[in-house]
Amino acid sequence: MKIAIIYHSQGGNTKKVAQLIAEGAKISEAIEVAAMSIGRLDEEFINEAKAVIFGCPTYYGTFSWQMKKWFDTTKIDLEGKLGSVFATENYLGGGADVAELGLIGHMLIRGMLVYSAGCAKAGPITHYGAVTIKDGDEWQQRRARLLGKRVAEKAWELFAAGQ
Ligand SMILES: Cc1cc2nc3c(=O)[nH]c(=O)nc-3n(C[C@H](O)[C@H](O)[C@H](O)COP(=O)(O)O)c2cc1C
Repeated sequence: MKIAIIYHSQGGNTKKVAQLIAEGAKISEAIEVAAMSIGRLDEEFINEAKAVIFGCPTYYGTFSWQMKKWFDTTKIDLEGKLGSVFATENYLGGGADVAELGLIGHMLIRGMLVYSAGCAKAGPITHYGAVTIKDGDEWQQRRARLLGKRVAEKAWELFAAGQ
């Protein structure tokens, strides 16, 4: 089963977090994870992926315009895929939650199934998704890995278990 992580990153923070999420999502040999920037997408991999996790920096309190442009213009079919989100910001309260909700809106419109585990599992809570200040302190990075793991477990349960 394939899991794609699609991110926009100008300065490298979001790319680093994408890699942490990828580490967390690699829960077994049967799962292939690829993190890719919106400028260098492997469309075949995304088409085959059962889950897609999106991430970007917070710009002016919401998700980056580059990510918005990507969602507004992509022809990639995301329907029925499990989706989740992460966002980076410079300051606590800088708008990463709003950025994530904006991404989630696009994902719903594309017909994705949105999941983060939220507070349904024993802590730490993954809430709307993973948030880090820049590329995160140790705790934030742990949460990012955990989001990847939780999404991979849910995707396996939905799409692969028992097949
Ligand atoms: C145009 C612009 C607007 C930004 N606006 C915010 C903001 O509103 N809140 C915030 O906390 N950080 C803001 N930042 C900081 C970035 O969200 C943060 O540094 C992020 O981790 C950058 O990700 P990257 O290194 O992957 O590009 C802004 C950065 C830029 C370039």
